[in-house]
Amino acid sequence: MSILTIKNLSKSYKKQKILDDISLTIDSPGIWALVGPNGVGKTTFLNVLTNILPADSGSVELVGKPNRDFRIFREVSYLQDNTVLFEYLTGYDHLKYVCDVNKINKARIKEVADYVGMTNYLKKVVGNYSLGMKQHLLLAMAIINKPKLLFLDEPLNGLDPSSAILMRKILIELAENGTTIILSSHNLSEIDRVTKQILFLKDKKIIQINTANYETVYYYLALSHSEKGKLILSENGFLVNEESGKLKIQLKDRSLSNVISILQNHQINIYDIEKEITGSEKLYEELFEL
Ligand SMILES: Nc1ncnc2c1ncn2[C@@H]1O[C@H](COP(=O)(O)OP(=O)(O)OP(=O)(O)O)[C@@H](O)[C@H]1O
Repeated sequence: MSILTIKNLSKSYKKQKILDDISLTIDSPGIWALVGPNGVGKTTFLNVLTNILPADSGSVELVGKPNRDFRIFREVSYLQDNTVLFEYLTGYDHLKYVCDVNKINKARIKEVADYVGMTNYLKKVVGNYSLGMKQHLLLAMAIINKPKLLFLDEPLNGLDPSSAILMRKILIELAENGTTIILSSHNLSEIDRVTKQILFLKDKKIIQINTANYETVYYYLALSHSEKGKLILSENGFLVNEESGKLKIQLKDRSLSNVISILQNHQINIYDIEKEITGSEKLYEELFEL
């Protein structure tokens, strides 16, 4: 069974066409990032897929059922922006409501609150929540039903680094346990950390690309003698830049152990090594002609 099947989907606001005859099938668990510039139509796309907005033409099936069938929300979730929350209700009230509507055992409330790290403020009213706390609640509401298919619109908005790390861990864990995730985000480095599968929205169409062929590996090194290290590595043919007091090195056909031994031979100590893999940013630049 396919998890998501889109056939000839189109959507306009009055005369402005946003989605034009899009067809797409996704039939395995994993994370797909939905990427495109501001105003290109990502939220519209997610709203049409979940039938919050009616399509002009075409069809969408989620977990094997037409998206018009409200029962799909027992197996499908959509994390929208925080305007869907009620300021005068508590986090608990919101989660209880989702449980009631979808016939979920209330024992899941405590379980999911612990999982997303919101137990301390579960009983507080949402009006007193920070932006990040609201994101935690939205995530809890979205995963309380253990969805097979999960749509997330900008879930990283307002999250501090530790919450963003937790969000990443949760998404990866869900995908590993069989959930298909469609994640709209502008944060390309965060995307590169969770997936290589990207759905670019461009010119009203979806372009599906695997970023693996566009990957570049960088290492950030904190050294005892940064200037000297930069000079020596450049002389040895490495591409080296300085960023925030660290050396940023791009490795092509040479290994990190090569770099380490060159530095050690010149009595330069390495205090810290951090790895970064980028893929989607390069693709984004090419696709959107930056
Ligand atoms: N209800 C609406 N009525 C008319 N036009 C709308 C409506 N909602 C969105 N639009 C327009 O449709 C286009 C796509 O908007 P949408 O919010 O889907 O883009 P987006 O890619 O999610 O943007 P962002 O990255 O800024 O969140 C924009 O030009 C927007 O102004």
